[in-house]
Amino acid sequence: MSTPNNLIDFLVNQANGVKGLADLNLPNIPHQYIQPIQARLDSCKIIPHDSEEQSIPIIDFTNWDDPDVQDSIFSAATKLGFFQIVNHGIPINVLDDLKASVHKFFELPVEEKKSVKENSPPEVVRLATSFSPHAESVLEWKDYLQLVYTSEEKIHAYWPVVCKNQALEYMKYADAFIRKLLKVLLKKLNVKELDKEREYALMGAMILGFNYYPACPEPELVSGVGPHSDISSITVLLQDDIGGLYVRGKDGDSWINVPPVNGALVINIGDVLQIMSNGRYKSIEHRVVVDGNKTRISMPIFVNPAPDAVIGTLPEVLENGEEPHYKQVVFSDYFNYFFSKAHDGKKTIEFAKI
Ligand SMILES: O=C(O)CCC(=O)C(=O)O
Ligand SMILES: [Fe+2]
Repeated sequence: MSTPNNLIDFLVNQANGVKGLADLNLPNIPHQYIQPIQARLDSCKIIPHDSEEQSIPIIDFTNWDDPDVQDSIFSAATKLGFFQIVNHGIPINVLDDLKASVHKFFELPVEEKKSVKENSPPEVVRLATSFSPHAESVLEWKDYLQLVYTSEEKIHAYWPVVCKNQALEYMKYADAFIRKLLKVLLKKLNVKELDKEREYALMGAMILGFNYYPACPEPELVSGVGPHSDISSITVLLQDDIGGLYVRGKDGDSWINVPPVNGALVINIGDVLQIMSNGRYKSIEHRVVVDGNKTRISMPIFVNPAPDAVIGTLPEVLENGEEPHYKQVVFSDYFNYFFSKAHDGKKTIEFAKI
């Protein structure tokens, strides 16, 4: 077997994705995936796991309205912008069923995935590979499915049957957890409640992503996801036990691993909450390294504003007379800008800076 002649056609139009490419068992990756040396993760830049100052905190959410728990969430959101939550209230079997259904989806025959790709309205279901293959100079070693958490009617009509019930069950539990977490984060910004208007601007359009990173014959040459910050208000991510997610360290030149913790959810602050909090909460860059032997999956919920919501710094944050660092932007403009280019670290937020 050799690399398909028209790689983009094979990956995108024929819906084989990088899973289809990995299944060819090529000894080397196509040159389109080879990252320039400066874009690869140098292992000497990885912070050791035992570093206390620079590790991702694990927070028990059982007593989520306890001030100490809320203080630790606030502290994590203002420092690394990343933390893990245990005892979030979502049963372990719901998480396990979701993971199994993600593998089932990507293992479907290619004709079925092609049909999902061609017959789904993009505002409900989107199957893609890499990140924005037409805008990137180097491809990312990842396939992904995005399920928009919209009306039950559209969900039942369009979410793929192999994963529909599992994804919906997960989202129902996750929705309740996300409201609690947003309440805590807002309270610390002097916002008393998550009223309808705030709900629209913080979680008006949630997207459940399925990320699929097949085992790669030359993992050190590729990127699963390049350095970027999320454009969401928050992202709630379930990862499997393979590992590969890294967060940029305080010095700007090191990377901190987010170790898999069984049953935990990884939370990170996205650009929208950085903007709303006028920079108190940090939307930190992160990236994904792929494995040489095993397929890794991860399932982010991008807790996004509604497309027409106007995002800006919250008046409650500016009560002390502080100047806003960001202008008001319509979320769909921010979203379209993000997807119009390759992953580019923290540059997206410049779009909203004053
Ligand atoms: O796979 C992961 O662990 C993270 C993926 C990610 O950063 C993203 O989808 O935005
Ligand atoms: Fe991300």
